[in-house]
Amino acid sequence: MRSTGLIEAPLATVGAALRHTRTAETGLAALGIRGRSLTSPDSLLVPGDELAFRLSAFTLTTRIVRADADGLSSVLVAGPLAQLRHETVLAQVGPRTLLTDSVRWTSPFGPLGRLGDVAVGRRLVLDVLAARIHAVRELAESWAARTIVVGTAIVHEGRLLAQQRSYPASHAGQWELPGGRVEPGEDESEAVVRECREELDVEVRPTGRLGTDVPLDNGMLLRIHTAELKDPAQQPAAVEHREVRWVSAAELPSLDWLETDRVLLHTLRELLEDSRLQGRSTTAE
Ligand SMILES: Nc1nc2c([nH]c(=O)n2[C@H]2C[C@H](O)[C@@H](COP(=O)(O)OP(=O)(O)OP(=O)(O)O)O2)c(=O)[nH]1
Repeated sequence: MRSTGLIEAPLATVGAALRHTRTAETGLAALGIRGRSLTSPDSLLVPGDELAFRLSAFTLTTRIVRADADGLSSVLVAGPLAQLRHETVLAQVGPRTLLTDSVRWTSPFGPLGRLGDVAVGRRLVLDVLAARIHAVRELAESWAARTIVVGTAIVHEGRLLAQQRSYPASHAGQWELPGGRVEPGEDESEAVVRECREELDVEVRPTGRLGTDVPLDNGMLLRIHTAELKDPAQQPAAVEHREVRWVSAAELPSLDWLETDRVLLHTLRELLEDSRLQGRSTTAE
């Protein structure tokens, strides 16, 4: 079963709204369905996170299997169905984002269950998808005008450049990506280049976008770009930070990342794995 909706926000922002636990927890309340994230509340879902949905006596538990820039997928873990797979795919259409939901499920009751699917299940699924798109739209459109903080993923020889904050005291010692606020009159790529020059004393070439946005507590939106060193032999320096380090995929989870960046780790790991598979880095040859 399919359902679509057009949202007035960039793809990365819609991706963040789709991943936000608030969408699952409150989005279906009008239908009498109580959603609950079984992992950290009020944050972005990552693969492996589980959600429980209660409707009268039934509880259905699903697990996120994919949460990246162009969509979210989940599968059934437990509940009154034999199988369930829900896939949401996002596509940028000019300044808007097209969201396409597809849900496939198998009833455990054979032909009788299939009759029930037609009579009750399909109507309910359509209502659920409409309510969810409404919740995603509200959240994404409310974030769309936020100030953007760019984070930069620079990969060289299968390692990602991370930097360790030296201030404020509450975040000193924690790791983040190079970057910062986009200044008035600047576009995001220009901010990437300027921030890398200021923070690392290197020249970079922006190469694209990565993952979903991450809403920050300070009212801004973190958006990740990829970039390559113009001169791969040039060593980035810790100009304002305590330390900069090239980190492998295996080392990623062991660093004490800012809480906001933790929800990006699976995306950063994939970026590193892809760069290794392709046998090349995102640095210039
Ligand atoms: N650069 C960067 N900032 C991040 C990341 N994750 C994250 O939550 N942030 C937050 C920290 C800051 O509140 C904000 C960055 O904005 P900023 O660069 O203007 O602020 P700042 O506190 O680092 O520096 P400043 O204003 O003193 O120059 O985004 C990240 O990976 N990279």
